[in-house]
Amino acid sequence: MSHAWGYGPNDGPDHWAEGFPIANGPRQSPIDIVPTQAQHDPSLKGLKLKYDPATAKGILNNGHSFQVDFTDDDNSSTLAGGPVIGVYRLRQFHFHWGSSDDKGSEHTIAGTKFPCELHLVHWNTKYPNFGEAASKPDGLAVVGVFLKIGAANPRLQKVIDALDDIKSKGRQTTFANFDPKTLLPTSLDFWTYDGSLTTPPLLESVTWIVLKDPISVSPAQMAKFRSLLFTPEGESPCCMVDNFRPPQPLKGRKVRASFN
Ligand SMILES: N/C(=N\S(N)(=O)=O)N1CCCC1
Ligand SMILES: [Zn+2]
Repeated sequence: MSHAWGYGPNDGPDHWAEGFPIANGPRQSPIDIVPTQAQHDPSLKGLKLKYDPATAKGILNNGHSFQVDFTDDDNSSTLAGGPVIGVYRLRQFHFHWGSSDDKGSEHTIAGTKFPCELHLVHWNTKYPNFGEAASKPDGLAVVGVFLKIGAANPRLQKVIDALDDIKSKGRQTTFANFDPKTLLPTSLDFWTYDGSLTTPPLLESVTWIVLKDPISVSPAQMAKFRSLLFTPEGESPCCMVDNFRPPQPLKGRKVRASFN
């Protein structure tokens, strides 16, 4: 049975529960983060991010977003500390964005939407591989970073310059020597909560680590994101925009803050 999903009126987030009943589960993502309701947890450690640029492998239009993939056969690029126990390996990063600057992020801050959100996906090395980890409640850790409209961000430019080569679904190209740490804001202050993948299969295996501070992106850079296509070559083109899931019910979950 096909579980084809997307972000359109007939296959978008409102339909995902038809193929993925966990969509109505107890720990779904994203959520609206309400800072005044988050509890500062002084026991939270600082995030320890160690990324080796040599692990960057390729960039792919997967028909839902684009992702930069990393070799994850050793602990060259890892996340530790913060809310997680143990060592998590970087697998890929990708983005979600809107058709206009007033929407696009998946997480929101007291109802405020950002035009774009970056996700760096890591898996717990206590499990043998990403696929196994993705099915465990402590299997994945995703760092979320908001992008807000401002000056052009030179650290995004290498990613943006690669987009011309992956315009259509299924297109991929090499993407080497890139340090995703350059995409992060100066402060690594974060909110954290237990959640899920924000796309099917919506597995409830993600420890979310959402950074408080955004990075900048210019209108012209956002236009480049919006020039990508959901559709493969040869099909009538459909611009890749509004590839975000809206916030999901908190269902009693606590959001912790690493800062006061
Ligand atoms: N939905 C996802 N990541 S996300 N948006 O929850 O960070 N993924 C699906 C397969 C690999 C990552
Ligand atoms: Zn994502």
